[in-house]
Amino acid sequence: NAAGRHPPTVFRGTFVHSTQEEALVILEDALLGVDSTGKISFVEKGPELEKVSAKFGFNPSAVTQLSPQEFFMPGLVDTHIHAAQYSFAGTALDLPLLDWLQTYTFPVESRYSDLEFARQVYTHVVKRTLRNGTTTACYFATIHTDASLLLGEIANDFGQRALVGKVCMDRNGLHEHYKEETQESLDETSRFISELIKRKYPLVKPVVTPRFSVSCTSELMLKLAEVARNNNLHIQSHISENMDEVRLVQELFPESESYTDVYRKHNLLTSKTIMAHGCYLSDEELQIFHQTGSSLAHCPNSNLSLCSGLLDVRKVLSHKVKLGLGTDVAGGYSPSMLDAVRRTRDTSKALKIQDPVHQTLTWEETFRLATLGGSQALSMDDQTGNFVVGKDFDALRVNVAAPNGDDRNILEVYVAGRKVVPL
Ligand SMILES: Nc1nc2[nH]cnc2c(=O)[nH]1
Ligand SMILES: [Zn+2]
Repeated sequence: NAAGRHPPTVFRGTFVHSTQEEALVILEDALLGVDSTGKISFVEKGPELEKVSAKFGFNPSAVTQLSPQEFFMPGLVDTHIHAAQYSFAGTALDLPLLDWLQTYTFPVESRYSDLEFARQVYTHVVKRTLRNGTTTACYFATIHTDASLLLGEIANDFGQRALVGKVCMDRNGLHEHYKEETQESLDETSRFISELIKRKYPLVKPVVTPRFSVSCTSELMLKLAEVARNNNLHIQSHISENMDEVRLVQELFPESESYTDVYRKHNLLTSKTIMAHGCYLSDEELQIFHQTGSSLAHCPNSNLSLCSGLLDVRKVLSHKVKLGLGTDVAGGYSPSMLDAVRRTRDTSKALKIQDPVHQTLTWEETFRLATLGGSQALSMDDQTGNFVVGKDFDALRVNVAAPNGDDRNILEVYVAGRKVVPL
């Protein structure tokens, strides 16, 4: 009995997911078992129920049968979201990136020294994204260590898989009061990492988070890369989102050949690095992403809302660079990954309007980017992303008969086998 002492939880019905070979695989009348640790213990054929139940030691009458209008799909992976900016999501989208940061974002983020405010917003963003089907989220918090730890605690309490980053910035010409001293940023990052690891949350891990080259000195970036390497941690930041930002980085780092070269010279491009946006990366820069195994978070709502640019996902994929989708709340106004899926296709179609030979992304490919692609971009595809035996059961139970065509079609959400929606 491969499942151990406890019988597995078993679902029967339609399962839809992606593999490396096929963007969309539909398994009709399948049996999927989840063991007591939340891992998928088998994926078998429905008509073989008798044989499968004997092999895995469960009662055939205990199987949960989906209705014909229902299916399971893998949980959605939001590879880039600013939890702290949820408080103003849907507002303040009338300025380009650098002005937007200065006018709206930095003043709001400054408020997260207030743990009560942090608790309120972070509770709301975790509940909302789970409700919308985000089973894995890669979060930016703020520069405040204790509030960032609180975000980790809340994600753990509600059962979301998460990477949580305490933001690092030791220069800020746009808002003098919202920044740290270099040593302080390093010390607080170490405190954040050791404290979060000490809490042993099974699904919540720290990610080293230099905000972007504009707000970090060379010394800080070099030392954060060392911290990430010494602790084998993920790294996240922003790159090449907006043309003014690209020009500013070129001015700040005149010795570097490109924005990508800045991060490479500071050892921040690793196989566990995820960079948001990348709208203006050259072929040479994408080649560096491929060589280093670093990935991109495509945030189409944000790119459109802040008039930043249109990322050519087809070009990124042709360079064999890992890519996932992100909401980038609150540069993106929607916390829902279903919106990120739609904006990804809209952007691809806008590129086709500009250039009729452009090959638009199919909806099957976009579905894969939102699930398996995201898990690969976060180097978590050994744990999540599709329905493969041995991975955690991160899944959405969808009902197509619900009269909405949006998040309200999601009946249930599971993370590592635990039902987290409805609570
Ligand atoms: N969209 C976006 N881009 C950034 N670049 C640096 N910080 C940010 C941020 O908070 N949002
Ligand atoms: Zn961002």
